[in-house]
Amino acid sequence: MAKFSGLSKEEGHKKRGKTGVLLVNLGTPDEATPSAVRRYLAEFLADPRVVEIPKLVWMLILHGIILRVRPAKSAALYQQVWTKDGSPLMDITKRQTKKLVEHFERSGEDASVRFCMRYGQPSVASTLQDMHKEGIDKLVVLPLYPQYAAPTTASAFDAIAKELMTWRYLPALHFINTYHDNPDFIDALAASISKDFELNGQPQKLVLSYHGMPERNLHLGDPYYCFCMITTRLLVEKLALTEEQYITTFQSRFGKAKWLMPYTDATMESLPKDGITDIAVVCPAFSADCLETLEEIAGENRLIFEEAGGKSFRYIAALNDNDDHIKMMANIVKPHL
Ligand SMILES: C=CC1=C(C)c2cc3[nH]c(cc4nc(cc5[nH]c(cc1n2)c(C)c5CCC(=O)O)C(CCC(=O)O)=C4C)c(C)c3C=C
Ligand SMILES: [Fe+2]
Ligand SMILES: [Fe+2]
Repeated sequence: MAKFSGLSKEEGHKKRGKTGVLLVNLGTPDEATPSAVRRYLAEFLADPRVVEIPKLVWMLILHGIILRVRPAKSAALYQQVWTKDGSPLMDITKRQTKKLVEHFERSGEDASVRFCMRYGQPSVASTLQDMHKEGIDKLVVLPLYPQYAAPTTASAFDAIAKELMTWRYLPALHFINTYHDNPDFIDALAASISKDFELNGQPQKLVLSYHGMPERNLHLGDPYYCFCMITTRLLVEKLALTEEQYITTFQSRFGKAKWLMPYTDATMESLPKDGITDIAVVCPAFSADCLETLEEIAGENRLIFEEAGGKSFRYIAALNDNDDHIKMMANIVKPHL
């Protein structure tokens, strides 16, 4: 058997000349059950990009404690957001892909667009193998994480590199590593926030809640925190908000270490005490609504805020399959086709 995979001489020569566009998101359990969540978390949390502590120690904690306790708790949370179409993250990513395909068909762009998930299905490896069979010789990868972070963006790259290491004929590769300051991204987010303000009135404060990360990663050189701050600055400039009218926070803390601050949940408790009882929350690190936005923000954090005396809490949806989000994706990818 050959060491590296490739098309036959006839097939390969005939089919080449195609460009592939690959959207990558995080992944989600196949079902909202403890066993499916366990499978998902076992793959996700074993990734050294996600948890950076010595492997042996971490494997003992992960398999000895976390994977025994967390799957049942997380599955109960997933059940709260699960729809007839399954996990919101999966459903929305499928819709985004379909719309991007249609967008390229309309604009006459000849590209084969697919999506894959870093953890779970459809896997990075199987999706790339399908593209390989199609004969792509150019590959544009768009990880759907607006702000570069090693646990997300670099991890997607690792999985792509691992698969490509088995190919004989490598495609030209363009990997989009961040779009936190892309004008189309900022415009799309600002439009969605403005629409909420026009419909429901301007809240006392806009909370921009980003997914968190251990603070240590920032000190080790991960630019994620700075990129989140840049997204916030560009957005609030566009919305003409004063410093009192917004706050940046970090959610989804995992484990005991110090994560990026201020924490979203602690902020929800303190805002009403400071007289802020009317807020809107937006999550600019999420390209699609998922457990972390629908349950943690629109569910859990809403409750924390209301129990602390908050009167009005609005969650502003992620950009999901909004037309201007799809146009943004197309514009990011187009120069590389
Ligand atoms: C353990 C450390 C984690 C780091 C670091 C981390 C970074 C990070 N994550 C996202 C986006 C998503 N995370 C999601 C879920 C999720 N994240 C972690 C842990 C870390 N994330 C866990 C354990 C989970 C699973 C849910 C749970 O059991 O609590 C999701 C949603 C997935 C879904 O199915 O809906 C997204 C999206 C970013 C952008 C990020 C960047 C620093
Ligand atoms: Fe996460
Ligand atoms: Fe969470």
